[in-house]
Amino acid sequence: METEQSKVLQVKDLHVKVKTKNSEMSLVQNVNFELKRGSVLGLVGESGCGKTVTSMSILQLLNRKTSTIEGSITLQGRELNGLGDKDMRNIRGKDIAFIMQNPMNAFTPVFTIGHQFVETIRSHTNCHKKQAIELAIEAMNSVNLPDPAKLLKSYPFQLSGGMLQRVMIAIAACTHPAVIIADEPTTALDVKNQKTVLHHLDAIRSKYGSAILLISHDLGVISEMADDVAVMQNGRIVEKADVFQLFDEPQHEYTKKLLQARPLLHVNETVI
Ligand SMILES: Nc1ncnc2c1ncn2[C@@H]1O[C@H](COP(=O)(O)OP(=O)(O)OP(=O)(O)O)[C@@H](O)[C@H]1O
Repeated sequence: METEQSKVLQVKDLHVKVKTKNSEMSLVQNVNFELKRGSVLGLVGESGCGKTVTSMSILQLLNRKTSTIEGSITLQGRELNGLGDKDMRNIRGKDIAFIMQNPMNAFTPVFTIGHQFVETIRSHTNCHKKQAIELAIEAMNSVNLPDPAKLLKSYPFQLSGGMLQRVMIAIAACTHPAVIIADEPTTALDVKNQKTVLHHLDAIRSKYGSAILLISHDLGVISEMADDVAVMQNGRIVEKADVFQLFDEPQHEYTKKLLQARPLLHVNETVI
């Protein structure tokens, strides 16, 4: 049965505007959705429809001087919209993990992976440095990263995109976040790394009950991972349904077009 506790994150009447020279422009309007414990909501829509603006609003990472966020974003009952930077810094990384498309941007180039990993663990837990290193090595092992002790001494540029993506997931695994926002987590990866990353994300979901907001324009990834799907067009959610219903019986014209546009591999085509 669905209870209030099972709704980990609720977004109500989200409206995001950005200030232009002489007026304001709406980027996202009337967006409503919720994430349930241990489940995956896929957010799909073509480039520029407002998926990233939505996730940045949840994380309160939009520039406060140039944008306004109206509506309510509650994480386990706590209102995030308008929360101060210090409180949000505590929430980001611990309660909400963010896995982004270009993992290189998530790391500071001048610090080793180990320094950044251990600092993140220590800032959100009571671990000593030695315990944090042990936790980091264990988490890196669990996402099949080879020779974690050596990787901890490496700098971000020395790792591939797929490896950095897995380091981000390992960090998320250490903090047991209530919510993971994964914004195009596999777009920059080859097929093998895509599968690995999705597998590990799914493992965190099932082990810790994290709710995942999975943003992707890859409908194959969405159909494999999501329980429910929200379709966005021009800053609005035009259709929301469980994954089977959405793929089998799309209601909105835009959803139908999106589904028709996806590349299909016919069974009698030979894959070399
Ligand atoms: N800071 C900003 N100032 C002005 N416009 C912005 C700003 N950030 C985003 N936009 C605009 O808001 C719209 C939504 O952008 P957003 O990045 O959320 O799209 P998206 O759906 O995530 O696209 P993609 O799949 O390409 O990442 C776009 O038209 C974008 O140009």
